[in-house]
Amino acid sequence: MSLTGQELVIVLDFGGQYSHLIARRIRELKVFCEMLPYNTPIQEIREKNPRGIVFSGGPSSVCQDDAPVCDPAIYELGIPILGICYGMQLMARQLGGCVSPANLREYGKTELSVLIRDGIFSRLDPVERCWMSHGDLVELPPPGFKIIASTEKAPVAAMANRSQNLYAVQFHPEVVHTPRGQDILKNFLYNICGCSGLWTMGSFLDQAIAEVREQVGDKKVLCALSGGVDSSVAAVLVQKAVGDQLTCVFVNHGLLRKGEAEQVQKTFKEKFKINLIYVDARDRFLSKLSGVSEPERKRKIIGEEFIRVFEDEAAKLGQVEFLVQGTLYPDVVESGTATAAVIKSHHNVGCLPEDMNLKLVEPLRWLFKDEVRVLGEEMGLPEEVVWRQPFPGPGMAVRILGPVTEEKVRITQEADAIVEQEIRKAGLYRQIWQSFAVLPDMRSVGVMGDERTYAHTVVIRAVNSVDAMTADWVRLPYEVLEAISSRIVSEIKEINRVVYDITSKPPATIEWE
Ligand SMILES: Nc1ncnc2c1ncn2[C@@H]1O[C@H](COP(=O)(O)OP(=O)(O)OP(=O)(O)O)[C@@H](O)[C@H]1O
Ligand SMILES: O=c1[nH]c(=O)c2[nH+]cn([C@@H]3O[C@H](COP(=O)(O)O)[C@@H](O)[C@H]3O)c2[nH]1
Ligand SMILES: NC(=O)CC[C@H](N)C(=O)O
Ligand SMILES: [Mg+2]
Repeated sequence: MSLTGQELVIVLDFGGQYSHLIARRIRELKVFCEMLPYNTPIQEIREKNPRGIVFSGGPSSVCQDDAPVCDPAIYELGIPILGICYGMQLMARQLGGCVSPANLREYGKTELSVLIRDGIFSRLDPVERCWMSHGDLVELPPPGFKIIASTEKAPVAAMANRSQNLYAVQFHPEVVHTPRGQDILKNFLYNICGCSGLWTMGSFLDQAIAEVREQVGDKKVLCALSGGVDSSVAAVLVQKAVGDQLTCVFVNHGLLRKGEAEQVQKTFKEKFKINLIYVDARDRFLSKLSGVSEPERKRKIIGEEFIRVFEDEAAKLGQVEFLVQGTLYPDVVESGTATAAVIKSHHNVGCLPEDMNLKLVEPLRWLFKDEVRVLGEEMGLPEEVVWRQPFPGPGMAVRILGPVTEEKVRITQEADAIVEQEIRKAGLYRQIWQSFAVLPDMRSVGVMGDERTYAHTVVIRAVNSVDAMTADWVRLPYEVLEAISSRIVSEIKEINRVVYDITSKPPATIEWE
């Protein structure tokens, strides 16, 4: 069973950059949406009984032999379909139209002439702006289709077969650069698919609670609780579902932030009265990580060790079958899916040992962080939890380049604490997505008290993001940077240089490993 609610729309993912955006835009329109790989069997799609299907864009060309294709039986289901970019080209090709590589690639903002202003283009102006990113073109729509919009370089910029409810657009309605994009998606959902837009975080919550109850039955459940936003929201949700069948486990792997071990216990044990087990596993993790530099190796070691710790705790409690994790959609997609490349294996998804014997309960798996925050607020979690900056499960291990040592952890924790204090002091903590210190594996020469130093460099990173999939570096005020820099070099003797990371994601990622 999945978190479908009554009205579900499915995005079939052909590996596009913006596939995830389509899903969130649909949820913003209050229709629940799930993303599935393009090769999902038709039977599985039918069983989910979706109101509509959207084909995403994708990097491939339908003109290649090995291009990803879905089962053409999908057009026979009688379910409305909207194809976007690659999705349009595929629909054209599978239904007998003609697609070929364009002479001129079209990239960026383009003027769109809307030829038929109803259906998905209902209430649009005759000329709109849209955002294009393609090399192939539909030259001839399939039989039964009409051209409903064109641009200078793409005469078939949108097409429709109204009697079969098949629609397709060459441009990307899901990106903000297509100003009326959301209206187009809304027309598709409400007018063509007949959705009523009743889905809210409240209905998600009811549904999620019911599904956790069904999955777990009367068995005992452990929750991997880090004190972060996602696992806190997951823990409270599961507690609502199965009450005291739930025990939370907070692991100190020696890679937490300064003072975090004490603070999380205080908040959750004393304030929220959560049934929490604290596991001091510092030696266990640090000895396994000893001498390891390769980022993916570090992640795999940490991911496996987390599970071993949870299994040990489960064995002590007896009869525990399930493990709750605060896994979100970006963790899933970055760890690699049938269509998306592995960017980095998140410890909670791509680093799980094959022989683990706990079954996963992940009620937030389809959501993005901002949606989880809304859910947290809906359940009445306090601001200090809901608006906490994210902190990666592998902790300082992915912010210390090269082998992790106790000394390097301490230096990073000290520097990180100064960053956090100064950001808070400047009143910037809540508006920044993440701000922290990184310890690259390098030293440089300095002069302090008339003496030569040869010491560590610390990197400051501060980024803004909506959903962790893309991010921009924060233009921190110089005074804040100055305060951070001078405090770090004067308070931490092992550091003599501070630099600021001014790279967005992409091309970088938020964390350094
Ligand atoms: N120290 C820890 N102890 C127990 N579980 C952990 C710990 N760190 C991470 N986890 C588990 O791994 C999951 C993924 O970590 P992640 O950092 O993405 O989420 P989070 O810590 O809950 O929230 P946030 O993204 O705000 O930090 C968590 O939801 C939690 O289930
Ligand atoms: O729980 C986690 N386990 C992980 O293995 C992991 N790796 C990255 N992150 C966090 O995810 C977001 C995106 O990170 P990147 O831009 O570095 O890929 C950022 O918010 C990162 O802090 C992780 N969280
Ligand atoms: N953004 C896309 O979906 C691109 C589709 C296809 N790869 C093209 O270049 O035309
Ligand atoms: Mg975390």
